[in-house]
Amino acid sequence: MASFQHCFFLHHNYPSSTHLRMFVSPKPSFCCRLSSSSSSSSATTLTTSVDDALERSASDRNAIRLGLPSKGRLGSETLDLLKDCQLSVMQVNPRQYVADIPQIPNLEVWFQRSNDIVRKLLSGDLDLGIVGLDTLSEYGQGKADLIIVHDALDYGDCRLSIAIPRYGIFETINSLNELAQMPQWTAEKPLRIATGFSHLGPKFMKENGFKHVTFSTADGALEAAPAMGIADAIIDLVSSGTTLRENNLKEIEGGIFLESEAVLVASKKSLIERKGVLDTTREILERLEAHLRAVGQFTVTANMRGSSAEEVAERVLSQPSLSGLQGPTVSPVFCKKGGKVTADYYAIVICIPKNELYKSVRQLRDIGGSGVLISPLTYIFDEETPRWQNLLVKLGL
Ligand SMILES: Nc1ncnc2c1ncn2[C@@H]1O[C@H](COP(=O)(O)OP(=O)(O)OP(=O)(O)O)[C@@H](O)[C@H]1O
Ligand SMILES: O=P(O)(O)OC[C@H]1O[C@H](OP(=O)(O)OP(=O)(O)O)[C@H](O)[C@@H]1O
Ligand SMILES: [Mg+2]
Repeated sequence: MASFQHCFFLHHNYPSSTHLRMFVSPKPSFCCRLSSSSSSSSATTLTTSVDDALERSASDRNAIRLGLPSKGRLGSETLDLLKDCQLSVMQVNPRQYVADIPQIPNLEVWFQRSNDIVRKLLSGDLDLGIVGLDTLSEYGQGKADLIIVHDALDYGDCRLSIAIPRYGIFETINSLNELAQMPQWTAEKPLRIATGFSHLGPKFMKENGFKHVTFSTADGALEAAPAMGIADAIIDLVSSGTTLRENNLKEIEGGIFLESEAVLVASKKSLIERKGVLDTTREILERLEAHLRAVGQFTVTANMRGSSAEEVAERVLSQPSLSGLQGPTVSPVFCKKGGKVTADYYAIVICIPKNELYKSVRQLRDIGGSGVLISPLTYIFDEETPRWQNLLVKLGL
């Protein structure tokens, strides 16, 4: 493998100052404002929680700490997901960085920038966190103490990719190989890449045999760097591809090196050593898994005339879209006729994927279904949660 030369950084923004702000106590006027608000009961809890945390920062803490992204697209989607899992985060004011999840009593939520969540998991100041896989890989750098508990939270989808201009010397370049082979890159005039991924970027280029390459970094709007003449290429996150297109840049074959979405991550040390962390992790994981399984599924209930439960079940199962997760539940609907209790009708309950809903309702009607009721599902709990078993294996338990 060719050696990796000319790798340096023009600027590094570590450490961030956000952690300094974290322990600033609320202004006295803040408490007055809270007590006059309509949500004074939860406000009291939260104010107490800041005080508790400040007290505890001097001594050893007992509470379990979950780090959540404090802003940006992951911030709001994380809160939405937790709410959908019946784990609403009670945050009185967006500038207050500590919050509670009342469903889980001994849990503190701390809002932090994503990169600081990873750093604080490593330093033992957080036990659990939700971040993008890209941030985890960049700042966690494969450290064994960071364990991914849930790897697919189904939001924050993007990819880490190299992009080059569509114009000039790059017009005919369409793959990483072609880029590496361009005669332009020499020790005196290396390929200049702008990236916020100061660890993953150089690693990827080295693994792909680029000899003459330098890196610079910026905190955002990297797509401007080639047109400004600051860089030849960029390594950045891409989702819809709009920002690249609008800046006259293109992705190339072999240039995607990480597919990312939001993940739940834990400190292995905390899971093993800190009391209650494993149980809390299990609860959060089970709720997340059960909720994400339920997303896009509906419960459908309908009445159907029939001679027996078996006969009704047979009719339902004859339709390809009506077999549900584990076949239909069929129960007799009793009524009194001439002083005798009989069951002419049966209630059927099935789970149907959202995208098959209309087709399924038509099939139900075709076999005599009536009074069709449809409700969204909150959770589908399986007997086994595979991710929990995986976690126990990773912990050697
Ligand atoms: N365009 C995108 N579409 C979907 N997810 C994205 C996109 N860009 C980033 N992400 C994901 O969201 C995470 C947070 O990105 P976001 O841009 O919201 O915050 P940030 O980069 O930490 O802050 P900022 O860009 O404001 O400095 C990223 O680590 C990544 O996992
Ligand atoms: O493929 P797209 O859907 O266009 O999204 C990609 C853009 O989104 C992110 O930037 P962000 O919006 O976070 O702005 P930033 O550059 O200031 O971080 C990322 O850094 C890209 O620039
Ligand atoms: Mg961003």
